[in-house]
Amino acid sequence: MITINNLSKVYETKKVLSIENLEFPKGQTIGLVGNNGAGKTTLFSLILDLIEPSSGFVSIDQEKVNESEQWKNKVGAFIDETFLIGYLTPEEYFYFLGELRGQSKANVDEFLKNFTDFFNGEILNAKKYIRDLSKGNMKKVGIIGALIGTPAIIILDEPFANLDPSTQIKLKNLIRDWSQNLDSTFLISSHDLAHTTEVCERIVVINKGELVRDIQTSPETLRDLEQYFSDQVSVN
Ligand SMILES: Nc1ncnc2c1ncn2[C@@H]1O[C@H](COP(=O)(O)OP(=O)(O)OP(=O)(O)O)[C@@H](O)[C@H]1O
Repeated sequence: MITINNLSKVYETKKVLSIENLEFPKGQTIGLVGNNGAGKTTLFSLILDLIEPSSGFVSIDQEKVNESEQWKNKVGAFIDETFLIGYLTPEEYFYFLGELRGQSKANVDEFLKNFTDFFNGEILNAKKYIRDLSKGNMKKVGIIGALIGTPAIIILDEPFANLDPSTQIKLKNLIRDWSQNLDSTFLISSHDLAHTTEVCERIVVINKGELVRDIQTSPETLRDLEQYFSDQVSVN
């Protein structure tokens, strides 16, 4: 379980995130939505201890993320290309992550067989460095890298962006499959309301750094969110 407690982040004098209390229980699939600059990546970066909070804390299974390292074994994440290592091939990168997460090369090879279809013949044995892959293929490497070792919590920042429509569908199936069969917790940010409401059982909306909606997904959610965001157009 991820717990957020009186968390804020201030840059210079600007408060870009302020969330009093928020919990993401084990096994939930949560979609984080909000306009550009709302604070989604900031929240992920705080959860992953990539930046220091200005106040408050994040804990994962009661461990404060900025005070221990244990939680790192439970979390796989892909936020952006800085998570990749450009001068490695995808295979080398996957083995590297496997080693960090206690997986042998053979384990990783076996695991990667599940994603032959997802990779669409362009990632493995392509004899290319990650830096030479297309944006979409880099994203595929990052997403699958986050899954190596089957972490309990998977955090993906805008995973659908840059993916072709077929891969977006494969990714939705993958998320559904992992959350149902492996009880994985997914925390996903996206600007695509349709994809998000389709795969996430809970939607959290952030606006200007503040939590404005926290809803269980229902058949009305997509329409409600579209209404919410079109209302924002008239507010701004
Ligand atoms: N290092 C930084 N210094 C100053 N301001 C920052 C820094 N990093 C982020 N911000 C600001 O924090 C706010 C939230 O940014 P964040 O990237 O979290 O938004 P987001 O919801 O992920 O946006 P997007 O949908 O555009 O990716 C923005 O106003 C951004 O300019």
